Amino acid sequence: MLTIQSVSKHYDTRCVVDGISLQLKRGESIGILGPNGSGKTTLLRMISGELTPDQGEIWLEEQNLSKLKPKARARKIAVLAQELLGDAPFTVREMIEMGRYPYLSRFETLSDRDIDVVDQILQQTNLSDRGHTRITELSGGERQRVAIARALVQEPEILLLDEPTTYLDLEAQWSLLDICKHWQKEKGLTLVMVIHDLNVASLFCDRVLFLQNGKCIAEGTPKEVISASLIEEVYGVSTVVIPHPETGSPQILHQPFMNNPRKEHDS
Ligand SMILES: Nc1ncnc2c1ncn2[C@@H]1O[C@H](COP(=O)(O)OP(=O)(O)OP(=O)(O)O)[C@@H](O)[C@H]1O
Repeated sequence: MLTIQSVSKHYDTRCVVDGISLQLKRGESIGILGPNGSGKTTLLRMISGELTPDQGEIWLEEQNLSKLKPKARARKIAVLAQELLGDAPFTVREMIEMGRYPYLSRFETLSDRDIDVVDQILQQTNLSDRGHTRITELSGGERQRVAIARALVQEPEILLLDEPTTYLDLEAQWSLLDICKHWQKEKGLTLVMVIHDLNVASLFCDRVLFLQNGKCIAEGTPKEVISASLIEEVYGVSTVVIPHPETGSPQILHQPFMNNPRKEHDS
């Protein structure tokens, strides 16, 4: 459904995303992984249409993403980012209702169907009793739930998530990922997630893509790709990788500090 063809992005003369190609199928989840500064967010921002590639193209089915108008794009692609909530004192319900704007023409108000969608999503994200609370009064975990509700109310085909679990406690992390998984399975939502936690990525994502210096250096299922040698190559850290006892997905254990000298100490 989404085809990324050899996209590159430069800042000044520096190439930060370098010839990435990727095909995304409906209803799959893909994790974009790699060290700080490797180009993950830049790639995600090109997929969202926020940034235009300097080279290469992104196709959403038969349509070139760069030719889609913002409203049409927002009916297909939603972005989960807490920053998008801003600091204005809107209530939770008002903020989520704004996610329906791609379905409204100018001066049109919400239809019964729009209100139904908002109500359902408030319920699914456990926010029904917070509808009248101002978003400025919420905790980080609650704000993240509002951000996911606001993204899902767009009824997108693709949801882009940039480090969605950062700053969340374990329960909040898994409830957010659970909501995403539910939509992936029930509605065929395609998920593209930038994430640093390799263990979560391995359990959650159908496929992972590792970036290093803007280039794709490995891509495939977590079982195919995640290994101690790859982690050593990408992050310069020595780890032990073991299969998860229930799913067999690779899980990473860190070496005790004494056994894990940083790479430059090796030479
Ligand atoms: N607007 C910008 N102007 C100049 N350079 C930028 C800009 N945005 C990003 N960069 C640079 O591009 C490179 C890739 O940045 P990007 O944010 O895509 O990396 P990332 O892999 O998401 O990093 P992190 O894991 O730290 O969030 C970095 O070196 C960054 O400094």
